[in-house]
Amino acid sequence: MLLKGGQEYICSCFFKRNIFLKRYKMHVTFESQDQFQDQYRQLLRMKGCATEKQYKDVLEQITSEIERRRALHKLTADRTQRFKDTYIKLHPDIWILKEPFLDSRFFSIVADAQSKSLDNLLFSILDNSGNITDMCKLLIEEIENFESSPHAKTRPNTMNEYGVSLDEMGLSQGLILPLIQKYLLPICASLFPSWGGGTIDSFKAFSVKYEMGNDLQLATHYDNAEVTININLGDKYEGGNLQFGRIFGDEEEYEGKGEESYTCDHKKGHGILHCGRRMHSALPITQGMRTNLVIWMRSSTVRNTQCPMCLSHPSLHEVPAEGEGFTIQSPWSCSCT
Ligand SMILES: O=C(O)CCC(=O)C(=O)O
Ligand SMILES: [Fe+2]
Repeated sequence: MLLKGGQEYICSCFFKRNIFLKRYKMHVTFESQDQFQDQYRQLLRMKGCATEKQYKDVLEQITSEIERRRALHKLTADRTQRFKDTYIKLHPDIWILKEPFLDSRFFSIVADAQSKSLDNLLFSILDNSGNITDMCKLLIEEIENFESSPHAKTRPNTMNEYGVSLDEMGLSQGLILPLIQKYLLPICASLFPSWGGGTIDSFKAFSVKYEMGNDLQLATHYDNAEVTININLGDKYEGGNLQFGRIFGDEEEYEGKGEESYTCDHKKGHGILHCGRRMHSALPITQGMRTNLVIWMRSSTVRNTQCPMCLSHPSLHEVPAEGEGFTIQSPWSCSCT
């Protein structure tokens, strides 16, 4: 969702890149049968895709994923409108952001970010900010209520099968958008100036959910975001820590340092802010249910020159809903000097 509205775009690489093969825990690119065979047949064999039947299943899975992606944006636009017309809110009070939803310690971080530079930590943790403490329970209830409402929902991405899109649900406009505009923008600008933190102009908000019998963990990945905030909504689970590693594509930062990683214990109501391109995963839960609210924040200034998924100049494709934060700059917006 663009903070100031307007036409949404995705990069055409969405139709061929970053296809997640859950069974083999890998992301693949599919351009043609020949390219796929050359690039992945051997690797897939090593990961246990031994028989022709298993390989055929992989190809079928990819074909249906590409078809799903081609139909996705129209479907999402229709669903968003339908939920707008029919969804009965469980807690109407939480749909518009109010200051009491946020922890007072969070305001001082925002004030610090506005007045001086925050320390640029490895990945900065709003530790003890305790924001949204009372809100956590209400938010989980609202998300569960939405989840159990009639009509199909769009999953936030191919890796998370048990979350919902807050944008489709209708919760983003009044709650997430002002949270970003009023509070998160100065923090992102202060902490991630070189990653587009100062020019965030769109976002995608969704929940993720892990429980015994369903998804337990999330494989290592980086986000389609310049800056991500991940807010823990509940504490009734064991395990499930977040693990962070290197910045994808930043070999210089990493040279000679080996595969360092940092595991982070996430407390209820706390937000962890990290560079979208930092590799991360959610470790398996061993008990209970873990629900988090994730906001992928994007900067068109950064991504209009390089798509973070294909690392090329984006090839823009107009969509009726939920773009990826690319924009077409108006010819009138340049300044003459
Ligand atoms: O489970 C989590 O907290 C991580 C979620 C995440 O990284 C994502 O959805 O991009
Ligand atoms: Fe992520």
